[in-house]
Amino acid sequence: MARILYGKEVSSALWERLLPRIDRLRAHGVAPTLAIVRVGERPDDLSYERTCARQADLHGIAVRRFVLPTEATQAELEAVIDAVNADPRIHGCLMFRPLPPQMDERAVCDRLSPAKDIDGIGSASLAGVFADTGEGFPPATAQACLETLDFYDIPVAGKRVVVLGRSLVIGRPVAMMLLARHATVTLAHSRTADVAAHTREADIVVCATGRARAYGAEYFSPGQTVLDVGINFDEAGNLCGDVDFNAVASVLGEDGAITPVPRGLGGVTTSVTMAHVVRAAEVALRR
Ligand SMILES: Nc1nc(=O)c2c([nH]1)NC[C@@H]1CN(c3ccc(C(=O)N[C@@H](CCC(=O)O)C(=O)O)cc3)C=[N+]21
Repeated sequence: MARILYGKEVSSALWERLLPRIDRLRAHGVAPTLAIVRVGERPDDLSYERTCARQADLHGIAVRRFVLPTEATQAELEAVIDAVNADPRIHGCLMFRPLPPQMDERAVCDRLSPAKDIDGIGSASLAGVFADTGEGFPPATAQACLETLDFYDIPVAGKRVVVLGRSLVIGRPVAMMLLARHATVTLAHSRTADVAAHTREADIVVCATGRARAYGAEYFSPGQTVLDVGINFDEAGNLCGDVDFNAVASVLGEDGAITPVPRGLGGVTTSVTMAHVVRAAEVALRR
């Protein structure tokens, strides 16, 4: 049985460093504030929103929700983004993706002020990740993967990493961030031939395809580290990852490690998001 990498311990360490900074902001009369923009009622969005609201409440970060119906128009969503941009009491904005198909997602993402783009959805933040300039904010989920590896002392430099999935929300940015940390990165996707031949040879596998329990024992080998980014709901409505946890945890063996879903990377993603809000509030205070 592999070591289980729970998110809670990673988050607690992040919060510990964050709390004095939140106190300092509050002492200056600033309540660090996150705007959550949601279109529709996707279950993965609602799961994230619940975790954000709970964590923010516990730690003195304010949350303001902006909710639109699934059939909202692009103009209506743009009006919400404009209001968020214009409000000096809002420091960061988390807009859930994907957006419904009638929206031009790139245009909406690029409309958000880069200073408030705490989930790295805009082109300016993505450019920072690709060029490794440290500008803007990296997507929280991608950073959560690195925070988790670092917390559990799992080395990245020189290691073979396979990332499953090439989305702009996670696959591509996490690949670039791992590359910046000197990993040898392979991006595998729906058109990759013999995915398992790639994953079985890796030291670290990041699963980010959004396919419920799609990756079973045949994809993995003993001693690997598996980061399961998937937030899926099975037919029974239970939250599950991209990995078939029980089968894979036993293949990985005692030298292997795996993040569970729930109680894995989701909580780390949330605390990274809050850390970005605090940083955005600090920058706003200095201006
Ligand atoms: N721009 C954007 N960035 C995202 O990072 C993003 C997104 N859009 N759209 C939705 C998905 C989904 N997602 C989750 C993150 C944490 C939990 C999480 O913490 N879940 C708890 C369970 C909490 C519950 O369901 O009650 C856990 O895994 O333990 C869930 C879902 C981020 N996403």
